[in-house]
Amino acid sequence: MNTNFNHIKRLVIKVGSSSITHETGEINLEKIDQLAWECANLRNKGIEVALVSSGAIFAGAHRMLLSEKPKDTPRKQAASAVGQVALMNTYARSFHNYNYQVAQLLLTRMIEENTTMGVNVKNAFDELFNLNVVPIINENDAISTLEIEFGDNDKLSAVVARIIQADLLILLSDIDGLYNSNPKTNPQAKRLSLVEKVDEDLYKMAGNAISSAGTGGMITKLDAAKLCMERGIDMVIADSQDLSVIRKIMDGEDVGTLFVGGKNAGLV
Ligand SMILES: Nc1ncnc2c1ncn2[C@@H]1O[C@H](COP(=O)(O)OP(=O)(O)O)[C@@H](O)[C@H]1O
Ligand SMILES: N[C@@H](CCC(=O)OP(=O)(O)O)C(=O)O
Repeated sequence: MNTNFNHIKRLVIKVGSSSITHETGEINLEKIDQLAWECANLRNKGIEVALVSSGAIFAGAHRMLLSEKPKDTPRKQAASAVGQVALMNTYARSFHNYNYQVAQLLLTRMIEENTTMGVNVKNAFDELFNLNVVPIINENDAISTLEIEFGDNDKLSAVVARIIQADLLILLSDIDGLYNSNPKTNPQAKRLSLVEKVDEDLYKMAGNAISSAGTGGMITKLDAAKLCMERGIDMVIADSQDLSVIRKIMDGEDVGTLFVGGKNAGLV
C-alpha cells in the first residue's frame, strides 16, 4: 500500500466501546491515557484532532451495578447519561496530563439534516480547534434513541468528519480491519487492506458485533465509509489494541483497512 497522509490537517478518530472498557465494564484507564497521548502528540504536530468516543452505556451500566449491558432503550439512555460523566472525567484528567483541555459535544445525525444545526456545530468545532481544545463527541443518547438502538457512533463520526471537512477518519475497533468474513467466527477469514468501492458484495462480508460491549459491527462501519468516500474523505478501520497504530496509519503503513476517498485515490 502506497498511501500518503502528509496532507492531513484535520482528523477524526472514533473509538469503540470494547476498546476503552474492560470486560468487567470498568473504564480502561491505560487505553484512555494512551489515546490522550496520541491525540495530544498529533495536536502538537499541528493536526486538528476530534475524538468520537463510545463506551458511555457500557461504563454506566457497570456504575449502576447492572449485571449486563441494558437491552431496553430507556435503560440504555440512563446508563449512557451516567457513564458519559465518568468517561469525560477520565478523558479530561488524561488530556490534562498532556496540557490539553477537552470539550464535550453530544450530537445526533440531525446535524447533517438540519442546516442551522450543521452551521452552528461547524462554528463550534472551528472555534474549539482555534482555541487548541480537543473536542470529544458522543451520540446524545437521551434524545437520539434510533441511534442507540442500532449503535451508531460509526456513522456519527463520518457525519462529523463531513461537517468539519476532515481529511481522514480512523475507526479504532477490537479488530484490525474488514475481513472477507467475520474472523471471530471464521479463522480462515482474510483482511482486506484496501477498499475503493463499498458495494453489495462488501456488505455480504460484513457482520454484526460479537463482543458484549460493541454494537454496530462491520455494517455500520461500511455505512460510515460510504459517507466519507462520497465527500472525498479517506477512512481507515484499525485495531485499538496498540494505539501506536495511529502513528503507523499516518506513516502510510499497511495496517487495517483503508477506504480510499480522498487524496490517496489513484495513488494506491
Ligand atoms: N467481515 C468482518 N470483518 C471484521 N469484523 C467483523 C466482520 N463481520 C463482523 N465483524 C465483527 O465486528 C466487530 C467490530 O464491531 P463492534 O464490536 O461494533 O466494534 P466497536 O465497538 O469497535 O464499534 C468485530 O469484533 C467482529 O466480531
Ligand atoms: N453512545 C453509545 C455508543 C454506541 C456505539 O456506537 O457503540 P460502538 O459500537 O461500541 O461504537 C455509548 O456511548 O455507549
